[in-house]
Amino acid sequence: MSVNILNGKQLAQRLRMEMKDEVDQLVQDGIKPKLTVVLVGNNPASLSYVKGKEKAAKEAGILADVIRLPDSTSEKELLRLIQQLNEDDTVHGILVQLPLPEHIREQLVITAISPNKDVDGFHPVNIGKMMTGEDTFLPCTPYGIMTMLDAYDIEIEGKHAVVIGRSNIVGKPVGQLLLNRNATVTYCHSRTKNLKQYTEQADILIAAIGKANVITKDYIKKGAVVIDVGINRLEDGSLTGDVDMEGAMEKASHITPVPGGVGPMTIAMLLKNTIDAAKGLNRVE
Ligand SMILES: Nc1nc(=O)c2c([nH]1)NC[C@@H]1CN(c3ccc(C(=O)N[C@@H](CCC(=O)O)C(=O)O)cc3)C=[N+]21
Repeated sequence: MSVNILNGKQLAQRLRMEMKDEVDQLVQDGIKPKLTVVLVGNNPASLSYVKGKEKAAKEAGILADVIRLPDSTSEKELLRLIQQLNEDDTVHGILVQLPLPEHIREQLVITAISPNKDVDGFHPVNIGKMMTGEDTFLPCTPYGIMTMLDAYDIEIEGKHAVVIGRSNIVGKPVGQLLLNRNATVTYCHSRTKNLKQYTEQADILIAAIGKANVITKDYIKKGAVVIDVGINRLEDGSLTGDVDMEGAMEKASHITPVPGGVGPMTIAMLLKNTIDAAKGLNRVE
């Protein structure tokens, strides 16, 4: 049987069109969804991601305001800006682009964002709600992965999901969401010994490592669903995932491409969270 390519780009495009109708309805009701993105410094990858978010938001009829601050911005100044945005009723979603410069404590900044406007789903309150399985803003990449699995009718319950990577923004939350859906979840990471012995048992393999093409076909069980979260830029400027796609296609039943897989879904889910925030969903306090 041949492999199915999970087309995140196409699915994200469809979702954005559906969201546009929802936004038009909200606007008729007098609510214009607005996302404010805060970008500190000029990390070239961040600049390019933020452009993508801005464009996608505008296409869906969502206001996207990008506040660009210099590298020299102090932690205090950033916290003050977040406080202002928290109090600004025209702003429904706040996203502080990561990574932040080293002199700023990321966790402090994330926690300063109102959980009601935390469209990244990174605030401890929202992480807690995710863990207990309540409705809340889910982190966009894990949410995008789950949406893609569902859109392609991939069964999760009872499957062995192996997550490689334990970042707060991808690895940890995607494992939790899979667990919430009754998968058996194994986490692997940079200190895991004999990675292959775990990955070759995976019905669903999530690669969120950040190293180009390290997951070769020997790591993959025949018939596995392979989700490649890696976005690695090669010297020639091209993008590639953590999975050696060509080899993996010989073993996998389903696989996400890079680009055009998880990345576009991440942005679509950011827009979904922003619309939900504008509707007043997931509020606490
Ligand atoms: N507070 C915060 N929230 C984030 O969600 C966040 C962040 N910080 N920091 C950086 C990462 C990375 N990220 C991506 C989103 C979309 C693509 C994406 O659309 N990728 C395209 C290719 C884009 C290209 O060509 O460069 C694709 O995979 O097809 C990539 C990366 C969000 N992040």
